[in-house]
Amino acid sequence: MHFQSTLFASDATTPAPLRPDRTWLSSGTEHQSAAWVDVQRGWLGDPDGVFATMAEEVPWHAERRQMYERLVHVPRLLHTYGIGATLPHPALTEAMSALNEHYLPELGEPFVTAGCCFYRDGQDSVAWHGDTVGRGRTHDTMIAIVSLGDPRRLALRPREGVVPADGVGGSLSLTLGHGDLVVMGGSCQRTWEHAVPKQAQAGPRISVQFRARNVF
Ligand SMILES: O=C(O)CCC(=O)C(=O)O
Ligand SMILES: [Fe+2]
Repeated sequence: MHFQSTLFASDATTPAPLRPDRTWLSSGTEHQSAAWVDVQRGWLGDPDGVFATMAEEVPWHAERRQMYERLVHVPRLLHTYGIGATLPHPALTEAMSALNEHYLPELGEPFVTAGCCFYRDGQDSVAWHGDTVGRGRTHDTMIAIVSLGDPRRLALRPREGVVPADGVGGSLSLTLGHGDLVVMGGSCQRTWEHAVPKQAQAGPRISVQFRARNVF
């Protein structure tokens, strides 16, 4: 018994075998490829260790963005690990390799960057958007997100004129918990939008988004 609990200790940095469940958001048409999300709950290895290390060691910074005449605070802290950068915890390095092994045949290229967001409380959020800077604006891609800390809602809705798949009632809401994986794929960034809405009560959450080259 003892050796088993050591073997499967929760601080093991290896993620669970990747067997995500796919939900089709919209089916492909002649003019537009399909969009989907893959979800696997409790996937990341050592989520407690990753959260603690990232909260302490990532060089988080606040950003301000020009919105018309005003400079507004981006309501979350950010840091991006670019191509070739060492990730702050071995469980993230293992996660990226596992994602690459699993998705490479479908994506056709590896995930190479890790964008990180720190939502300090329920007031931190991200507004409706698609990750459409770079190639995501014109090409199918995938964005793999690992969530840590307090659960938050990832909301998804089709852009105007996009018909959702049967059974997807116009929009979708996924509550992302500690160690959960979600992958947005196909035309999702161009044909759907996503958001992490503000909520009355929430503790800290960190999200790590793995992206391919020239996708932001
Ligand atoms: O926090 C998340 O899970 C999503 C973040 C996001 O959509 C982005 O940074 O582009
Ligand atoms: Fe995004």
